[in-house]
Amino acid sequence: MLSHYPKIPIDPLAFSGMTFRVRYPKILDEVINSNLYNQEIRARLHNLKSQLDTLVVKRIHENDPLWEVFYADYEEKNLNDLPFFDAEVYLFAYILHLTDYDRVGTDPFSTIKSQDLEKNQATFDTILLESKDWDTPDFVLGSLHGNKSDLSQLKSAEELSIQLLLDDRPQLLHDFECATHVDMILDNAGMELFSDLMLVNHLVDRYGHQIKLHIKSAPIFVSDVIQSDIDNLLSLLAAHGAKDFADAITNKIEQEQIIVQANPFWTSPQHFSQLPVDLITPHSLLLSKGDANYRRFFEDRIIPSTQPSASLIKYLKHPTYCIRTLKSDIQTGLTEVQCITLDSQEIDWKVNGTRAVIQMLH
Ligand SMILES: O=P(O)(O)OC[C@@]1(O)O[C@H](CO)[C@@H](O)[C@@H]1O
Repeated sequence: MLSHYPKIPIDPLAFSGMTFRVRYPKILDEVINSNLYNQEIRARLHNLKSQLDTLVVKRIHENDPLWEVFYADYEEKNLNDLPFFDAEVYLFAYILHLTDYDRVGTDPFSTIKSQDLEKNQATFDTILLESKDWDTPDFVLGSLHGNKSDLSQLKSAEELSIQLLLDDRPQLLHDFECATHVDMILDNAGMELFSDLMLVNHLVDRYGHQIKLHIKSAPIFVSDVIQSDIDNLLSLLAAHGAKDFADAITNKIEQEQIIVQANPFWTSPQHFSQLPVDLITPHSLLLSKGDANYRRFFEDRIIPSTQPSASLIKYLKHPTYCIRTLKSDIQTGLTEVQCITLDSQEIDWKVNGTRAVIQMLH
């Protein structure tokens, strides 16, 4: 039972504490310096940055069922005293509130995202060329590698090499053969979105799958995909030597072989155990990208890495695979020997982005 495990807190000595002490002030600086906002909004963001460790939760969502339990539990509490995941989701919602996102519609992270797109332009072409010889396992691996590029992390993705701790691709390939529908919970824009679109383009061509891509309805975790990220990527690809690929995706979207769906669930503090019944296509194979989605399967709780996932995700209705680089303090399904070895190799193996899994949860 998931509820037997406590939720990961913001611990000053752990990754969570470092995130609020180091990563979020840096991210706020980037937003402030991105010239998107007038002086008044920049001053609000400065204020937020200087008060991150004393911020008190105020109600910024009215009559929103996705947030009711959150406010019932945490209204008027210090953000630092919330579980890590809840605090992060609120912080991003609060940034949107301060920048008046609902009225103005400016993505606070759009400058960071567009700089990243430009930087990757040449790499997109190279990967498309290389992928001419790829088969399904390569596209899955490509999608995993895309998750290394996370604009909210401090390290440069190119420097990282990756060690696969769990590789359930044989079962995944079997499930691809049987599936008619695939739902993919997307994670980051830029390189990761590109690699995910390559995968789903292949799935439609090779298996005739109908794909549903789940995106965020508003910006969160800096680089998570919103609709404009898909539009911007496809425009860039079409304008710079990858028109065929961009057209292939656009055609599949027009013919509803690929459906893009945004839902506010994904920017709420809710977890997969609270997934609305009609959100995922019935009988679909579920692919989940990235770290934050992985945390959501396990309600971001403190779980031993040797704990098998099966007993914890009994609520899942779909065969589910996580394609994920480890970037936070949670991993399930490893052997004891693996954990001992990893602990002896690097103290921060769970968060330093150098390990990954392609893990079947169901
Ligand atoms: O989901 P992603 O993009 O792979 O990673 C999101 C992330 O960068 O943000 C969270 C911590 O702030 C962690 O879940 C993870 O480190």
